[in-house]
Amino acid sequence: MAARIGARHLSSYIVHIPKANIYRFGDSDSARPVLTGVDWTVREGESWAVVGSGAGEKTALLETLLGNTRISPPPPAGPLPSLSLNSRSINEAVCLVSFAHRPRASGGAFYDYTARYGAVREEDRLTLRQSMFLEESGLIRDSIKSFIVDRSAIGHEQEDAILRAEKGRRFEELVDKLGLKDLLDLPLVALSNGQTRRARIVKALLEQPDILLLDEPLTGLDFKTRPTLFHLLHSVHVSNNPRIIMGLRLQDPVPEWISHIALVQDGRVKTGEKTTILQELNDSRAKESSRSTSPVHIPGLEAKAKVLVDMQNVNVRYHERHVLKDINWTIRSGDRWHLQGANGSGKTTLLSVLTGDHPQSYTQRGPTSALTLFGSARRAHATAYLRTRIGVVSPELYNAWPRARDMSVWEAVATGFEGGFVPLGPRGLGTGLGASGKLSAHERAWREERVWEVLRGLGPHTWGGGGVPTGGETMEEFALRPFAALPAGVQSVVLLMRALVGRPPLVLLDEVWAGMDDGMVRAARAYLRDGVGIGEEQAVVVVSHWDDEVPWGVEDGVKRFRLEGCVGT
Ligand SMILES: Nc1ncnc2c1ncn2[C@@H]1O[C@H](COP(=O)(O)OP(=O)(O)OP(=O)(O)O)[C@@H](O)[C@H]1O
Repeated sequence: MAARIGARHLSSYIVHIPKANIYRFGDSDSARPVLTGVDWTVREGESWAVVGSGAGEKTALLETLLGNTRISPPPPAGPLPSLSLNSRSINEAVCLVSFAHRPRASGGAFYDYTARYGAVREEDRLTLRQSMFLEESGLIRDSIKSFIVDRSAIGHEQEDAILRAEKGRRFEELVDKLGLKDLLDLPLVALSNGQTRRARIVKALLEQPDILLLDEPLTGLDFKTRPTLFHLLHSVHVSNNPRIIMGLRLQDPVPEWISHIALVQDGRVKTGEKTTILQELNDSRAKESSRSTSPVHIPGLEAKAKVLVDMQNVNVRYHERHVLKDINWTIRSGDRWHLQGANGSGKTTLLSVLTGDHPQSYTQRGPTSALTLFGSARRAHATAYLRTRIGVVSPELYNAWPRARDMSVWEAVATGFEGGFVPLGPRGLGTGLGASGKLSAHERAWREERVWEVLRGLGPHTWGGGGVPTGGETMEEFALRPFAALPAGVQSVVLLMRALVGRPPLVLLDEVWAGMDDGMVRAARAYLRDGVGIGEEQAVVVVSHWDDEVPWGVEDGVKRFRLEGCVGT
């Protein structure tokens, strides 16, 4: 009798992991668990967010619900007792969509992410509608079938008509709510980061899992879209269509409708009602802020500063889509800029114009328009030269990075001197792009020392342990680690080192913190602010939808450049 009551009780739990440790598969109970002493129960009617400081730890808890980790001791009815799979696999019933970085299926080889700026190639012609919401998609049809309770009562034709209508209705509703309607017939490659992320959310909802795990859904979303997204997620959650469990970073706003939080910090999970957990979090933040950094002085070089970039009436158009209209912007050495604008307003496009990756960077000339880079018209520079003058971190670069090759951390960092994507020359320090095509001994020695400098400034010993298994390795050992095998956050730090290593006059930091855990973010912010990572003569442009992600605040003298977006005019 007691066992029957126990079983009935369990089946009303959505998640049930009573007092267990969570390990990576293959690790024994004597190994260090990823998460210790997890005691987490989600009951019917509750709305949960998993909030975490370390991207790896938070994601590990979400991955546990997918069966991708080992729980010890295993929960009697699995971590999701009420889940009835019927003929579905766990991956159909539970779907995890992660937004820390936008994945691309490139098989690990480098792909040319600048392709979206030019004429769209035949293989990239697939539109958003075709690629994600294909009319004939069996996946969608099957998932909608699961809605209809008594299918035997209606004939097949009638059933198909109802399914089509229902599918169409839901599709229309979702694309409309998330502002994708006007983009459906654009080639997929043309979509901005935020647009692509919204499309991934719609696709996941259309697949009708029982539980949808959304990890960091706010990453890359502009602030206007956040309430719309939260509202949409709430409405699908309360109708169990599907249930949502959200992964959030510590700094993300927690939606009002969330009732409970699982706080993942330093290998432990604290669960409870939202108000209690947030109160504890605020108390610990208050302690932290008393130790917060004091304002830094951004060099007031205005008068004597060199003009690095000068844009006069810059325009970018794709047929009738007018993405950048009459942009005027001057970037001087010593400047710290925060580039702002809604999803699709043209931030990435603007940066691609000033890196010279955009073909329309050549066409900015005429009676009133001009693009001057480092003192000369854009067309006077080879793009390869511009890569040595501009250090870049961006989601596009992160995703396109060649991971199939056996490239070490050292080699990945050193590619930054010449802005390439494969190691060249002895020790990967480059070949020199001068007429001789050779590096002088002096230059080689400087480059070698610079790689060590950025490793010293931003290496694992600076992250405060932050959940990354570095095993106390030396800097030399870290430098030899294969880049592709590093956790996502560590790869982000290494690509930041790459952008800084050559001390380029201009540094572009687009979504620079994506995937990094708290310790890494703190270390990188300090390094950028303290005058070591970025020199007085260097200019920096930071792209972010969050003011507090910019290492420099208004009190430091950061300037803002806001794009309003003018597509379709
Ligand atoms: N090849 C193309 N054809 C048509 N439109 C395009 C093309 N490439 C980009 N666009 C459009 O240009 C606009 C600007 O895109 P961009 O990636 O610069 O935006 P963004 O401000 O960086 O957005 P996000 O904040 O989402 O990253 C978008 O609306 C996008 O759909």
